[in-house]
Amino acid sequence: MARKFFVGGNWKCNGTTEEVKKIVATLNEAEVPSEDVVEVVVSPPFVFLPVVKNLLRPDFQIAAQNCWVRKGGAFTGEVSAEMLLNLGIPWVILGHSERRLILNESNEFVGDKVAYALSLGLKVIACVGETLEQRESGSTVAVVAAQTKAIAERISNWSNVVVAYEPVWAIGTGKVATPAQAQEVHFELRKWLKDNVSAEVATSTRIIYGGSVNGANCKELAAQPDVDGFLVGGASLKPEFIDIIKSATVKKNE
Ligand SMILES: O=C(CO)COP(=O)(O)O
Repeated sequence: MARKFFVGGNWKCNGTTEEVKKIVATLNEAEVPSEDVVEVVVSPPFVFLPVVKNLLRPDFQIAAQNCWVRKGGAFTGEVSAEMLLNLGIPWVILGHSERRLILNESNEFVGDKVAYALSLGLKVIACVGETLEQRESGSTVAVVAAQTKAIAERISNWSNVVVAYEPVWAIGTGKVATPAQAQEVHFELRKWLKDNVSAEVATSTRIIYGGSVNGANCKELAAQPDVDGFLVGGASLKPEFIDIIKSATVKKNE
């Protein structure tokens, strides 16, 4: 079965209620390819999840940007997977590099989070990616493989997982990976899944790209055979997010 194109919008730590309502209004008015062609998931900060859920068109879905690693309880400042389910939020982004690097989330901790969220029925956008230093030292594939391995060791069912390859050097820098660079790592990740999980999981799991994706560069990236969509940061706050959603048709016309 073909992998359905996936476009996620990671709003990160941005927005006021007014701004969020404006973004949602723009999305709600947009004419985009049907749900059969593209899965669209937007990820507002926790505090805006209810307002976005109330206002967002029903063919778009919502993701939280993180959740606690196990069952909720005495963990001040955390938001549990149970709470996301209670709010009717189907998706969660886990292991974003901003959390791995700034908040010191280890591969094992991210793996535990992915396993716990999946066990409750949440769908997970699991992020992997190398720093500039790691790329320059030639360890890109080893780094993303280790990040993926820590997840693979803890889960047995990949059907609710989307892997987001987000090279750290391309995030928020305007320095997008070239289509060839993205394709190369996506190919290696898929090969890793084939060799270490199964051929079926490798064929069916979506691997999306993130890092300075915008309305101008999305089509060329989308045309790469192993690029199954995007996780968009900055541009997901702007109307050009709609152009990125529309790049799904590049696949359909193949
Ligand atoms: O981190 C990202 C998405 O999760 C990418 O961010 P930018 O699109 O702003 O580079």
